Amino acid sequence: MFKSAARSFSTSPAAAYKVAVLGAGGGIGQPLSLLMKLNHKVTDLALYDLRGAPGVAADVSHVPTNSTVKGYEPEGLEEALTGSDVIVIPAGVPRKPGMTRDDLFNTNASIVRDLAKAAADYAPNAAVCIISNPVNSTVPIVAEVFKSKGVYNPKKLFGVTTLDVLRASRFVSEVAGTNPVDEHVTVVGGHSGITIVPLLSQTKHKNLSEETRDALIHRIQFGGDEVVQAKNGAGSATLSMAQAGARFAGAVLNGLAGEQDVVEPTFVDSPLFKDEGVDFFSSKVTLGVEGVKAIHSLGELSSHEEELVKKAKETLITNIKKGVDFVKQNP
Ligand SMILES: NC(=O)C1=CN([C@@H]2O[C@H](COP(=O)(O)OP(=O)(O)OC[C@H]3O[C@@H](n4cnc5c(N)ncnc54)[C@H](O)[C@@H]3O)[C@@H](O)[C@H]2O)C=CC1
Ligand SMILES: O=C([O-])CC(=O)C(=O)O
Repeated sequence: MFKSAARSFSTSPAAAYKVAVLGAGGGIGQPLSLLMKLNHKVTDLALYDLRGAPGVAADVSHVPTNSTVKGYEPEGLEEALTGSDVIVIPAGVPRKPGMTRDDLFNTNASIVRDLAKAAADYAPNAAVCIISNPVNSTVPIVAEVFKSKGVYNPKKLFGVTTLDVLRASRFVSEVAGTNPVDEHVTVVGGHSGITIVPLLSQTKHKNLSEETRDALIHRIQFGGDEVVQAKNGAGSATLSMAQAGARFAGAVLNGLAGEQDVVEPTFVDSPLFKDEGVDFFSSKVTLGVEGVKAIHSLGELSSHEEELVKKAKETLITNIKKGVDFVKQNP
């Protein structure tokens, strides 16, 4: 009620937002739902999962911020999505030790495809933030589904790569003995292994020894494996990912609300390397009232980073094609 009233009297961006979390009962979904409850821009929080979301919603709803919270099981997906401004999707299986993110494709591709179909039907204008792995392939899956339903808006589809950005500031600070809060590292490419390219030459740490630099880049690229190994079969990063997801969804909301200079790296339908066959790429993006407002170029790279980006592009082409082909073959 409040939301529609607020919108009908104003042409400026809405002050009230509905956010839906799909996969809200999971390891990421639960803390992410809590963090979205703490975001004051969110007035309506819809928590959906195959199981468990009503319990999470009841729990989170006691946090005293000014939003309604409702949990939904499968029969409630339409209601959960309808009217959503932002949809965050952490639904799907996580890795176990010895697996790559690509090993999750067979299970997660159909989960993401089906949720994308529902989003295209019930909330075609929402900004969709994909956490489910492999992000390099699941984002193209969502794009293909939206295209097939005639509602694709490349400005409103995002692969969440923010955890790589969080890790980069943390790991750099550990090497440099600085406060991670002061470390801002742009991470470009994609979200798996060598497709993750931190641009250390654009930080104040451009003079690291080659050995230190390479070890740091490797740790940022394979930081997810550290957590998978430590959890020893019980999943992958959930708490740091929830923080990353909440930061990214919060940035999308800030953009929708018309705030200026909201910039986050994210994996989007990007013009940067389309002429080389790379249709999606992560780089800094300015977020605005329409979603993507501007996609930044990579800026000046060291010759080593040029090489890393070249390798990332080769893998990305394969990962993206896999997602596109999946939807074509399994519509
Ligand atoms: N983008 C990134 O940086 C990161 C991505 N991830 C990915 O996020 C995904 C989720 O990870 P976790 O939360 O740890 O897994 P989890 O297994 O703890 O939770 C996943 C949840 O998704 C739900 N789910 C499965 N199919 C569903 C469907 N069709 N509709 C709605 N809900 C559904 C499950 O019931 C479960 O509650 C994994 O694919 C993981 O690889 C994890 C960490 C970082
Ligand atoms: O490593 C994984 O499988 C989960 C993930 O994407 C990450 O932690 O970056």
